[in-house]
Amino acid sequence: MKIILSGATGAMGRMVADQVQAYEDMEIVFGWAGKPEQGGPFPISAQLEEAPAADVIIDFSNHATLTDLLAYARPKGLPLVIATTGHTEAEMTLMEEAAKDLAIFHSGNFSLGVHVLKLLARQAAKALPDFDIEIIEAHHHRKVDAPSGTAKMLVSAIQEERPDSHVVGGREGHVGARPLDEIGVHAVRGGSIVGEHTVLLAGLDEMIEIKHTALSRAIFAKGALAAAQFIGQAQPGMYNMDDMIG
Ligand SMILES: NC(=O)C1=CN([C@@H]2O[C@H](COP(=O)(O)OP(=O)(O)OC[C@H]3O[C@@H](n4cnc5c(N)ncnc54)[C@H](OP(=O)(O)O)[C@@H]3O)[C@@H](O)[C@H]2O)C=CC1
Ligand SMILES: O=C(O)C1=N[C@H](C(=O)O)C[C@H](O)C1
Repeated sequence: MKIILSGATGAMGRMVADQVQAYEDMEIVFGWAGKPEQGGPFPISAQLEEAPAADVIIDFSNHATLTDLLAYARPKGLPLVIATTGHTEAEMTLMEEAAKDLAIFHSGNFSLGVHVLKLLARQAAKALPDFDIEIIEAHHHRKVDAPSGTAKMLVSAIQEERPDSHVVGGREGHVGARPLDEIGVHAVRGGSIVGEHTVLLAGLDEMIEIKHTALSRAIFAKGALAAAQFIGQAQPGMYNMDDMIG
């Protein structure tokens, strides 16, 4: 499987390039980045059109690359694994539109542990309908989007059980008593934190915290490579971790 790696010079791009070496049947044939670097095991360019024929694109870059990625992949029917977070609503609509004739695997988090955190959060929201729910995410100081893609995924899972709830972030001043239909979402940024997500359920006289801590970016890279194998032969459509793991 030949891979085009979008975001090749970033923290995640480097980790994917490292992890792919463990797979005999996968190789990166081209890297795309705004400011390319020379001397690595595959060519990196700022011109996506220079990429050779490939089987899949893996994207860990910036939401602003989406239009170019779709313009390149769609005419070729080239499956896309989109791990980048922070897409606008308009970009999400573009992605869903492109998925009518392109296989797109999109997830805000490619780790197995976060997938289970999501299932647990939904189950807890159902089992504890009177508990207030808050999500706290923490990431490194380079992260440019907030809240994290994972936090948004957790909100969506909880809203499956609480369809009338809405997100509240950054409380300040006289905000009044907290209604049950809020989901508080809080973004912490600092140092080299790889990624932490806590779902806090607070009831009267008791609370539960369900927490996932990423100890290495390798978990995201391995998950994205597994997703690339999963959608390599898939029919057009939008796929996520539920489709791959169940
Ligand atoms: N779904 C998941 O499991 C995970 C998702 N992520 C997401 O992946 C993304 C990347 O994270 P990370 O590697 O830490 O970020 P970095 O800032 O370290 O790297 C970003 C990469 O994207 C490239 N890039 C940015 N803008 C453009 C552009 N306009 N055109 C071409 N290339 C561009 C950068 O190259 P240059 O600077 O030269 O332009 C760089 O190679 C983020 O959205 C993050 O949230 C991260 C971890 C896990
Ligand atoms: O930017 C990151 O680093 C991460 N981004 C993803 C997100 O926004 O949820 C996943 C992971 O937490 C690391």
